[in-house]
Amino acid sequence: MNSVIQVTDLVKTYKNVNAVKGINFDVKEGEIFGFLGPNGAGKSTTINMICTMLPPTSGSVVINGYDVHKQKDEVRGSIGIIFQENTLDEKLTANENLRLHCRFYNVPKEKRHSRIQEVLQIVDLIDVQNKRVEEFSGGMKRRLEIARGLLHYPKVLFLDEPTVGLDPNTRAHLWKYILKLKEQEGITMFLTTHYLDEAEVSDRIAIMDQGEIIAIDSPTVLKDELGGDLIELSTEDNDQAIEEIQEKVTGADVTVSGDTIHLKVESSDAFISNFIKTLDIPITKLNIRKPTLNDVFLAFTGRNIQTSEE
Ligand SMILES: Nc1ncnc2c1ncn2[C@@H]1O[C@H](COP(=O)(O)OP(=O)(O)OP(=O)(O)O)[C@@H](O)[C@H]1O
Repeated sequence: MNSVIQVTDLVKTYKNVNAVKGINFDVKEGEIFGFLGPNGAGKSTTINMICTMLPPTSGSVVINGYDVHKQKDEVRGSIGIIFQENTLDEKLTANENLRLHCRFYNVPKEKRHSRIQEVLQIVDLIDVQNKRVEEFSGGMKRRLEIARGLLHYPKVLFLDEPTVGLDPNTRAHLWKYILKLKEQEGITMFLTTHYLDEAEVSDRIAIMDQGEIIAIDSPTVLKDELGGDLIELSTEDNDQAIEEIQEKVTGADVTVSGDTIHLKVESSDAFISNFIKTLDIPITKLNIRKPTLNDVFLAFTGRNIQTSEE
């Protein structure tokens, strides 16, 4: 598969903050590429450099064969950006907002009407196109922003926290449209999110922390690399339980957080029945699960992505 974005040795240093410390990655044509990391990891700085909005301190970014530093206009013409903030004109109708954008992007006059109807169709807003945006729900506004981002047929769509602030139902609905776009239009998506379930949708994920990319692969591979199952348990006396585990149990990595003992094992099926028989201390809580992306982040950084996000 061809690369649509190539990032090489990209660095951004603000006065005394090394926000992005020489990162390298490729985004392949047609994939959903997720960018995941806690606040301050350097995600926005990276995206802003990729989208030509911020000059890098050093390094290069090439999108669709265009250099973001030397060929800004060509890059801008081949990408669509959906920002976190609502940037629609609320006093205008949906159709008027799209017309305005067509003018900004120099969509030829004779093509404007059909393009607008086409993108409204994709996000199911045809019937409300003559309503003012101020009457729209949060989800409808996001859909309209996506439609607007598609007007000039971008090769790559940047979605910065596309569902932030939306209720779970609307989030799920919006995702339906995003996935439809990938299927029908083959558009490459570059996504930042701090919702782990959304990051799971990505074909590949880059996990960023403190200005560096610490892992990059498909969600499945990242989780599989952690291996096996995770067992979480509490007992009537955790100190004694840990002593017993260390004495009698093999084949498990043991860590403790709060009142929970975590065991990482190759296969819980083979492990659990023997384990329960071995332990003398009564177990008060037991949970077995597969690794999540948060576990991946924890394994790389020693921190929870969710708690460092909040
Ligand atoms: N204009 C600026 N001047 C100085 N430091 C900055 C500037 N913008 C960002 N930083 C710093 O650079 C680092 C990376 O910030 P950035 O906004 O890229 O992170 P992020 O991963 O996008 O976080 P968030 O999820 O909160 O948007 C942080 O330490 C931040 O404080």
